[in-house]
Amino acid sequence: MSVLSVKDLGFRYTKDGEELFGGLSYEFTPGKVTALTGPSGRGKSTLLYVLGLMLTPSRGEVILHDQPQSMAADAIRSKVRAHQLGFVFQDSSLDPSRTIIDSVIEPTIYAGVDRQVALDRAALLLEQLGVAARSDHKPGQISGGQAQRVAVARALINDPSVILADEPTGNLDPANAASVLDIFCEAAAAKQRTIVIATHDPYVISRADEVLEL
Ligand SMILES: Nc1ncnc2c1ncn2[C@@H]1O[C@H](COP(=O)(O)OP(=O)(O)OP(=O)(O)O)[C@@H](O)[C@H]1O
Repeated sequence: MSVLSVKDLGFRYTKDGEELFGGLSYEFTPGKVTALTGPSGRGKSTLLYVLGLMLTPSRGEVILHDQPQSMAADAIRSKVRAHQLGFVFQDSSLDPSRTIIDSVIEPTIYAGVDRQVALDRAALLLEQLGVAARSDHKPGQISGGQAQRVAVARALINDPSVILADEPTGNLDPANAASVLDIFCEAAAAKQRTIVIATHDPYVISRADEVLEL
């Protein structure tokens, strides 16, 4: 069964603006990490937003678990986002006022998960990602590499079938970039998740199972 695919996809920011993706059709492979590459401005970040149902395509469809989603009502898209999609962005952009553990469990609120269940899940994930000791710290008190691992925990907390990541290694040194890639590869293989990483980083491209060039 297909987890994530796009059909005849195009997107314009404005009515008369340039069309991005030019009618892209592609099926992402479950259990694999796909690197989304291409020159700056080609629409890598925009495609992640369209795949993440945050932007509506001007033509074509995003299909998740065999269901066309792009034209679905806002409430349905929000529900699908909360339950099936996880996001990791460059700089991890964690809320500076929340503790690490509170940042990790925040997406569970939208998915209606019991707080104690969420806390237990978050503790396990932070343990697996090697940042459990930082649970009660604020983002300003941890390193960039640790923050990125926390962002990955946040993306995994609702056990999504798809993870969308935008330049997740952009600010990381080689050792931290390698550890984030290890986590993504394991997350893909362990549960047949579909992982899409928009990147310019040759290291990420070398670790990806598949490459989609825009
Ligand atoms: N909010 C917006 N409104 C209008 N145009 C936008 C907006 N965001 C991006 N664009 C334009 O859409 C195009 C694609 O941008 P996008 O950021 O998706 O490209 P990218 O491939 O991710 O680039 P980069 O590798 O530099 O991050 C660019 O021409 C950009 O200027």
